[in-house]
Amino acid sequence: MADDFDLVVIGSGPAGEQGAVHAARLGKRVVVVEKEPVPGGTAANTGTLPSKTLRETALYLSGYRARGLFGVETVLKREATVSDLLYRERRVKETERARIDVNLERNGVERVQGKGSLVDAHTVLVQREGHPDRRITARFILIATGSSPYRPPLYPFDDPRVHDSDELLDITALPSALMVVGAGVVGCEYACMFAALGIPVTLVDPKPDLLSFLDTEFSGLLRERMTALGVRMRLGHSVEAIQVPQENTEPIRLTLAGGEMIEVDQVLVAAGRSANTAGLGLEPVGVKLGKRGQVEVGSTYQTAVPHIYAVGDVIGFPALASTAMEQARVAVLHAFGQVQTISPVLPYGIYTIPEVSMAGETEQGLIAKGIPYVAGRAGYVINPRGQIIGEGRGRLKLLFHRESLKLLGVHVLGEQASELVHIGLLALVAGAGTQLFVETCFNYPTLSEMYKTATYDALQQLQA
Ligand SMILES: Cc1cc2nc3c(=O)[nH]c(=O)nc-3n(C[C@H](O)[C@H](O)[C@H](O)COP(=O)(O)OP(=O)(O)OC[C@H]3O[C@@H](n4cnc5c(N)ncnc54)[C@H](O)[C@@H]3O)c2cc1C
Ligand SMILES: NC(=O)c1ccc[n+]([C@@H]2O[C@H](COP(=O)([O-])OP(=O)(O)OC[C@H]3O[C@@H](n4cnc5c(N)ncnc54)[C@H](O)[C@@H]3O)[C@@H](O)[C@H]2O)c1
Repeated sequence: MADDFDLVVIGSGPAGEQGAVHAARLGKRVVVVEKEPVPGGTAANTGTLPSKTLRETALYLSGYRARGLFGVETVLKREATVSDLLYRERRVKETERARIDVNLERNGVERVQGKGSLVDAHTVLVQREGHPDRRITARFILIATGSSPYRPPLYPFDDPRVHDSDELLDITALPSALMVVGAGVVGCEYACMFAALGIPVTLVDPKPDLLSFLDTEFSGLLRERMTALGVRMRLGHSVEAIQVPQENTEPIRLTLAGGEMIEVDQVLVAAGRSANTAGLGLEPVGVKLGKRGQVEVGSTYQTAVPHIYAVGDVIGFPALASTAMEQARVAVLHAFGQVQTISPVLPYGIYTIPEVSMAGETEQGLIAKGIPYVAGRAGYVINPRGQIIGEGRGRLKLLFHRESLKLLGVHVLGEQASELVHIGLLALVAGAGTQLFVETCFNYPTLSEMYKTATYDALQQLQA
């Protein structure tokens, strides 16, 4: 005998939670199947929130924000320990799990613990050790099973000193020297955190450019700032060999192509992620999978089987918690008859030290498309709030269409970049331009005022 629902959601990360709650708010009968005993997925438990909390802890323990500000030198308050580093991470994680529990319960979403898989196009089998199997049927199925760290075969992950980004949260001692393999977003964020704590960090990636999706000017600025923080960049280099001695007092030796040998005592491998689709039974029911097991979907997140939707990391790019939640909203509303599309402009917030954030076009993108533009810049150094907080090297850049003066792109590097970008994001979504920034009265002194400064800079260049 099977239970019958309007929607069964597999996975309780940001995509699953939002999908379930949006359907429940439409009065639908919804169940979430989650294999772990706690909800929240990568965002709450191993990725987004833990890493952002560790960043905040690293900034606090290292006195980073106060360095040089008050005429006294603030360095690491004391030798930071792993428990110092992880204390708040644990608190934030617990609070977030409790918030998700309440959200699902308040909206009447049923929850079942166990590993879900499809036995036919309308039936999910839930299996949990020591419990009888359960079959759940539903009109619609939402696949929100997320992703897991990709583990390149070169690295011996069974050694306790070689970590992926999940295992990093269980370290028992801080590294005295760390090698970060992979200079994607995860690698860059963790490299900055450990460097801020005064730990020597080497960052290696076969790609020569740092975060090449960023505006080239901002990618360059970030590279400079990370280098100044103490991250040794080995971009355009691959690791050819790794030697991990049995005795953990002996250093781990990594040999780069070209012969350079680097000794460290811990290694973090952040080489991308693979979709969690193995064993889900998707292909037998007609759902199509692409590279690294990602589910193929259309613009409304329907798979090749129209009543089965997939959202979040399981469908691949851009693989962010922010976009996962939006995709889930669009998919569920579409399933229950409401036409919705995802915003055409999606922001990026990268929590390196300093933060970098962007929305819309990059300069190199506009040049490639042949779109005429003018760039306006504002430095934190000439902004009163920037001076007060001591962020001397941050920058905001606005890209406007040269004729219509509409905003085309916004780029920020510095304190609060991932918050500041939203002013530009809203302007982009609204189709606004220079006039909006000129005619808006901003609080004073604020970093947001840089929008006015950058706009005047762009207008002055046009006059010139
Ligand atoms: C270190 C790190 C930092 C990050 N920082 C950011 C950031 O700052 N901002 C941002 O927007 N994004 C960030 N991300 C990305 C973000 O965490 C993911 O994009 C987001 O968690 C994806 O949500 P999801 O719901 O698709 O998947 P997940 O959060 O991975 O959740 C999937 C859930 O499905 C469950 N599941 C899997 N298979 C089954 C099954 N067969 N049956 C039942 N349950 C199953 C899993 O247990 C899990 O709970 C970060 C990621 C990492 C790794
Ligand atoms: N602030 C944020 O929005 C945020 C933060 C962290 C993670 N995330 C998301 O999490 C996902 C995973 O991040 P990620 O950084 O692991 O993946 P990624 O795909 O962004 O970067 C992986 C990097 O590893 C390199 N690489 C691959 N194989 C390698 C190897 N064998 N040796 C050395 N380098 C290798 C690649 O060249 C690439 O630069 C991304 O989709 C990202 O968007 C987002």
